[in-house]
Amino acid sequence: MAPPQGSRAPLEFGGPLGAAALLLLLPATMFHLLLVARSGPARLLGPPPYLPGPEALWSPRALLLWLAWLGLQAALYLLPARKVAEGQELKDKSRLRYPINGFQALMLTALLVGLGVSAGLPLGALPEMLLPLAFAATLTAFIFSLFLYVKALLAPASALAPGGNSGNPIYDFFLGRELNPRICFFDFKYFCELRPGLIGWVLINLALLVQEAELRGSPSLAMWLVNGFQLLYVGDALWHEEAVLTTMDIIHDGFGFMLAFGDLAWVPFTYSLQAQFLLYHPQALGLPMASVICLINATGYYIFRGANSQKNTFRKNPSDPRVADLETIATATGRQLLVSGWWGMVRHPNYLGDLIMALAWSLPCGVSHLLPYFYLLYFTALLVHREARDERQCQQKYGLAWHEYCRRVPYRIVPYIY
Ligand SMILES: NC(=O)C1=CN([C@@H]2O[C@H](COP(=O)(O)OP(=O)(O)OC[C@H]3O[C@@H](n4cnc5c(N)ncnc54)[C@H](OP(=O)(O)O)[C@@H]3O)[C@@H](O)[C@H]2O)C=CC1
Ligand SMILES: CC(C)CCC[C@@H](C)[C@H]1CC=C2C3=C(CC[C@@]21C)[C@@]1(C)CC[C@H](O)C[C@@H]1CC3
Repeated sequence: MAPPQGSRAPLEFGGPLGAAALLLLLPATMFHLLLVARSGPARLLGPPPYLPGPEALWSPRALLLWLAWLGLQAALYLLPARKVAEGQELKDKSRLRYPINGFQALMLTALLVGLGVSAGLPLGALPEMLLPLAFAATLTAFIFSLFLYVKALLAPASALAPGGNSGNPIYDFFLGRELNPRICFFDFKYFCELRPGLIGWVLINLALLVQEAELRGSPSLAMWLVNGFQLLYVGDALWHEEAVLTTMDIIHDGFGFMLAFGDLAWVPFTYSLQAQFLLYHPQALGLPMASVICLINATGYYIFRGANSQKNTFRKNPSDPRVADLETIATATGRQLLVSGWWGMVRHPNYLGDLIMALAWSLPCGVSHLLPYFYLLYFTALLVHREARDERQCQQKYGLAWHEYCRRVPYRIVPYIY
């Protein structure tokens, strides 16, 4: 059994108490949102319209459907990949290998769903099952996190994450103990981060669009926009799948309840909130307003993609002609930091673009309700917290060079504001 490691790592998320609260609060918030989205007043801050009984949550059919979905995505993960990428160097100097076939999984899923629908699969019935499906996903996330916790007890010390090994079982269960839990080539964290949740999210959106068409004759312009924008976001993430290998989730955080629940339940069932809201609260959207919203989404995407691609290109090859002219700061690690281009504007230009897109996803839902803006509010909090965590890690990694970067680029996410 591996000894607890990283017991001196600073505790995050409010320590064991914070972790215990989040263990309950996150699923409760998700169910609250699901219930409120389908209620008439759709009040984000009010009490839930009713408390669902066990019969509304528990459905063996929904559980089977959910497990079949996980099985399908796992099978697609195991198909031959166009590329196998190497991850960052680990503590023991080794590098793990990851299949790059997420976009292929999205395309094959679309093909299978298309075939299923033409053979009579009632996709429009899916929105009626969201509550029991979310319950099945939550249950799976709890059981899976328990499995991950026990699996980490058998892992060598070198396989443990820097945080998540405090010795407090609740905290460690929440944060995750093992960095890259795997069985052979199957990497659980990498699989969950991009496949079942993200692809599930756009499938739920599509089912909501289909049900709206069945109810009202055709999908609304607002529903088309939300579906289109979010499909672009998910397609982009899977097309640039390799970039996820350098995120803090993969290289720093353990795999525990936070990410398992986040990836498997939170993403598909709360990120589809705008489309859920639109099904029950149709919004009239004129072409001029729709054009403005498209422009906002395009601006956000331009910044998001430009910033992410610039950094990824630079990290892969600093002499690449697309980034070779950019100004940089040398660091003691041998790596450089960009101080011009997107990364000279603010220290997290990609977060800025992501937040602008989040606004564009809510605007088609009008301004009569706060509920569709939940994603924007939650995401702002998530990115501010994430930026602070990344800042701490960069300070540790780059020391004085990071201070110099902060002096040269004083704003974190929004120029002249934050
Ligand atoms: N929709 C959602 O729920 C979420 C979306 N996201 C999105 O995912 C994407 C990835 O985000 P995330 O993993 O948080 O972080 P980033 O992609 O912003 O990566 C941060 C890392 O970039 C490197 N870096 C920072 N500054 C510079 C610089 N000036 N020059 C070169 N490298 C630099 C550092 O790592 P190093 O030096 O080691 O390379 C740092 O640790 C973002 O676009 C974000 O918006 C993230 C979380 C949730
Ligand atoms: C449940 C908690 C409140 C927190 C859960 C956080 C997770 C939902 C997110 C942590 C990092 C994520 C990333 C993405 C999706 C959300 C989670 C899993 C992306 C895959 C989204 C698309 C981007 O292009 C890349 C992102 C990487 C990080």
